[in-house]
Amino acid sequence: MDGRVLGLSGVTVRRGGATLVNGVDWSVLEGERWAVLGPNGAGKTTLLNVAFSQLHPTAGVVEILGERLGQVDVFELRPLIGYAGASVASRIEPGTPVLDIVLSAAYGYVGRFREEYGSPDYGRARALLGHWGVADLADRDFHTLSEGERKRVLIARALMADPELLLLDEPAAGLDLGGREDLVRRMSGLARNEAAPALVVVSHHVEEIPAGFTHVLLLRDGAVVKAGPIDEVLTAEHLSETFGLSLKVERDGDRWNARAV
Ligand SMILES: Nc1ncnc2c1ncn2[C@@H]1O[C@H](COP(=O)(O)OP(=O)(O)OP(=O)(O)O)[C@@H](O)[C@H]1O
Repeated sequence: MDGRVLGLSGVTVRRGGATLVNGVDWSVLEGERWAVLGPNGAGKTTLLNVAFSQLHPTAGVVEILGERLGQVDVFELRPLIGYAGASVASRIEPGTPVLDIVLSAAYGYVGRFREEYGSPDYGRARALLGHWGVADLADRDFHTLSEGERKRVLIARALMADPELLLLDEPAAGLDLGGREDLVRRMSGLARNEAAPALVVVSHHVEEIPAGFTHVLLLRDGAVVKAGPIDEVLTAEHLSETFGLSLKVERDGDRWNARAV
């Protein structure tokens, strides 16, 4: 695998006459922590769905954990990839307890399951819920949780199978300021943990990039504006081009902020 967990080469996704992702080249190596930023409709979720082997590109080559998409059984590949996003939440049946959602992750189901889980599985699921600050919600119906609580449960679920690649789609969207800062701090802990998988986090805001993140990919109209080490990529020039307005970008310690000028 050469230390490369994700490799995209000339990846294009077309649907219904529209080009959602356009000629993307991108590599993610073990230990890297990537933020993918871009405006609404830039193609971020589409790109993440390709990385999760959920979506096959119209053109180009995708390698995930050393396996080439199109030549691998995606049902064997997916449990090695942790994914948290709105598409997971929307597949959860009403009445499903939080603990079941986390437990079932290793088997590619969402919630209801046929497997008999062992006590190590229960221990790990509860420990992960605790780590993300939602241990007391284990028996609650997922659909009764607040947005912030749901996000944490889905991240715990994504980590359950001890993945080699973790993909989080807008984990801080819809959270209040306290919730966002708490989540960003926990993600920072993950970013700085050498044993943690390679991370890719999709966001609209540079303020949501956790400390410890190493790389940024900027996307606009399905194409990469710039991708690489965070200090080289997160400049006013590149961010202004990405969002189509004149922006000032500041670094404050390990965090970033941007505003229009
Ligand atoms: N099946 C489809 N057919 C046609 N267009 C689609 C389809 N799916 C998505 N799109 C369009 O592709 C573009 C990219 O969508 P995508 O969800 O990947 O963007 P995004 O960067 O994640 O956006 P957001 O930040 O708003 O979540 C959007 O304009 C969307 O309307």
